[in-house]
Amino acid sequence: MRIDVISIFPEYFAPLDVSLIGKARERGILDVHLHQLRDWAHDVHRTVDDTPYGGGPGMVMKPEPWGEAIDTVLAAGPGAQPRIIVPTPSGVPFTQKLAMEYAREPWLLFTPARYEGIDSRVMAEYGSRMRVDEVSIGDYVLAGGEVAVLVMVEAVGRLLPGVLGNAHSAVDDSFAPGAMENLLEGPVHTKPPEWRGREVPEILLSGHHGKIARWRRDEALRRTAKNRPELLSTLDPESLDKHDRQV
Ligand SMILES: Nc1ncccc1[N+](=O)[O-]
Repeated sequence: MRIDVISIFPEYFAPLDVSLIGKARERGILDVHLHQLRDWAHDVHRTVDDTPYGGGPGMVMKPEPWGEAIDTVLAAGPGAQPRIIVPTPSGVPFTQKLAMEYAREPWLLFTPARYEGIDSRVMAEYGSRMRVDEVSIGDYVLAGGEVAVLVMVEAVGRLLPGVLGNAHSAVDDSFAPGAMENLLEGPVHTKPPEWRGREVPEILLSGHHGKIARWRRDEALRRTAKNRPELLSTLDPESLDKHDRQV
């Protein structure tokens, strides 16, 4: 997968050199290209923003630098069209389902904005010839979209084949489709079996996989009921056996 990011703070993406994503890049699973938007702002101050038409607070990012930057990336890209992803609090919610959809794409172009956002004509222009998604990582306001890009690249990158050491850990994720869909993961334990007087639940040491799976699902249901009760209502009643209903 190729990922391009255009930003006035490309240094924000240093974390993409480390850990899981860094290794995926070294192994050629992920090909990340960073671009400094100001390289396409030709005035002496390399201006990328201006006051909003119609008045109002803050500044809006100018269309010209974005248009030239995106055109350059499109021309240098692997051909075909990228999926453009615009991080914004006004976007659709970023979910595990959307991460999985993006993980199947050959090329993603992220356009994180600062200030009040990008002149809306830019995405209207590209939206007429390729997929442009406005996506939000949460109902709060960040100073810019760069952090949201880091979140999305990590959520998508870890799903790419070969990135996660143990392929199963993505399948068992909270929100992963299947048995865990819309359920939060329950508690986890490792050695030692007793720590400060607290013992690991006996069932986990029993080696009885059926009972362990049952216990884990019960704990997932309990945690979901406690932290995200609204998700329980999304569970398909058919998927809840009579034991579940007692939890
Ligand atoms: N929440 C956000 N705030 C600012 C920019 C982008 C954002 N987001 O969720 O993608």
